[in-house]
Amino acid sequence: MIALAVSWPLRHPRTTSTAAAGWLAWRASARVGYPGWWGLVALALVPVVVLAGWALIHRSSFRAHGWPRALGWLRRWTVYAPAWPLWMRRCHLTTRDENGRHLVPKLARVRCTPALDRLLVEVPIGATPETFVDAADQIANAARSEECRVRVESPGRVWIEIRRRDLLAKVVPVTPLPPDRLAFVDHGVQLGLRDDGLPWRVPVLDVHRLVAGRSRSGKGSLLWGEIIALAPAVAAGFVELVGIDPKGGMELAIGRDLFTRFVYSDPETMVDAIEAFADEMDARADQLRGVVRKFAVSEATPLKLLVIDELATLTLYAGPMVAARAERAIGRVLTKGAAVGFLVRGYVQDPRKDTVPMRGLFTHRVALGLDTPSEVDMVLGEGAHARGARADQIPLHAKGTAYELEDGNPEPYRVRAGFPTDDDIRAVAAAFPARRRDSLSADRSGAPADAVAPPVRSDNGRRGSGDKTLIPASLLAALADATENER
Ligand SMILES: Nc1ncnc2c1ncn2[C@@H]1O[C@H](COP(=O)(O)OP(=O)(O)OP(=O)(O)O)[C@@H](O)[C@H]1O
Repeated sequence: MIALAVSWPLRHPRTTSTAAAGWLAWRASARVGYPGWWGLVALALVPVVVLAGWALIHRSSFRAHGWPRALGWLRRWTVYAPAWPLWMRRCHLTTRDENGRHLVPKLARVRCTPALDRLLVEVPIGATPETFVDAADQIANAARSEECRVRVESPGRVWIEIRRRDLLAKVVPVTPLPPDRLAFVDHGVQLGLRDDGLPWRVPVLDVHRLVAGRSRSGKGSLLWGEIIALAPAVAAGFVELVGIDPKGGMELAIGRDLFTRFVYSDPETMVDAIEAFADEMDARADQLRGVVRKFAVSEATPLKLLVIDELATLTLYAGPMVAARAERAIGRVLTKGAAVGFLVRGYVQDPRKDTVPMRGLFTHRVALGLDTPSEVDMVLGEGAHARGARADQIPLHAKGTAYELEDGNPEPYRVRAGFPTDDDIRAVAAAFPARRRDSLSADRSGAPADAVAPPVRSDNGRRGSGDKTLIPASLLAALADATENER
């Protein structure tokens, strides 16, 4: 008992000091003649005044740090603390000590983002983080929330994320063009929004990306989101795009000027282009071997992206000969390409093994709306659905909504891609055409791409410099900021 009386205040310094300050305020105000509770009211107003002052003086830091903590504190004591023991018992998350008493996991911290309540919980001895992962749906139900996910923070501690508001319910606007055309090298590109309100960024270098989603799930917004973000680098010759569009050019033709090579005719020609891409990769490997240890993007050695819309058309439906050649050539790039700057972006409706035999070689995978939990696991890896990637539950109308796994983080994020309109794509393609256009890139009539490319207006006469007058204002925000800074 004595040990508990000594150790409890030490283990709960904030509660102890708040109680001590309250007692002192009550005593002090009683001594000067006021009823004691005036002191308590004054004490309670201190944090309110401090927070209001902070919000007035520095709004951005208050929103980033003050508000999440203040709201977290309030919700902790009004919502979570009173219900916590009951929730833990009903969700079978308590353990028992040697005397058979229930040990309730400790709720260590509550933080609120605009959309989520994040609860840091200490996993009691005898339980495992997986017990909490498995109970995510039960916790969501207890909190009357649509979704709950559990992330392991460190051994013995988990974050329980309970969705309070769905920030992805509305269409997310397309991300403006990056102010620095080489920003993708270090920071990847922003494709949209994560459900915790943070920007959704994906890596560009070093990853081969597979995006799977049922028909009309919004694969196009992921495809174009990355290409639009890379467009200034494409025009400057730092990135080259090879587009393969087995759907007769329906998806990619609208931005064909951005592609160094664009093929959409028969399957053999498309596989020829993929094999040529793999051969070029081998040539670059020969060129760089012994010269550099790590590939760096430059005009002499641009990053090359092979963008294949509807991969299954080549690997499944084009006949065994074409499928075998496509599989071999794509497999070559997937195994060797990242080291020399040759990367693949594959888009599929059906993620089964016979559709995408080389699925496991893609290093970054995104699951848009899919039909079954097993399809989610096929895309994101075994157990992803159980850990919260409920891509099979994405409603048909929530186009562009997806789950992705970050590198090194086994828990998925729900994200929504920004939505570029056809006009956005046309404008970016006209303003940032590829610096190098392959004369082999032919349309159905056999005319070289250069012959059919529309004339490009340019602000300083140089092709590919980026004519801002052609680009919608929504896409220009970041560029305008950068220009201001440069002045
Ligand atoms: N991020 C988004 N936000 C809102 N609406 C979107 C988004 N992406 C696409 N859409 C809408 O969803 C529809 C289908 O999009 P899209 O063509 O990209 O799907 P898809 O998965 O490529 O389909 P398919 O496999 O049939 O080609 C489009 O009409 C578009 O207007």
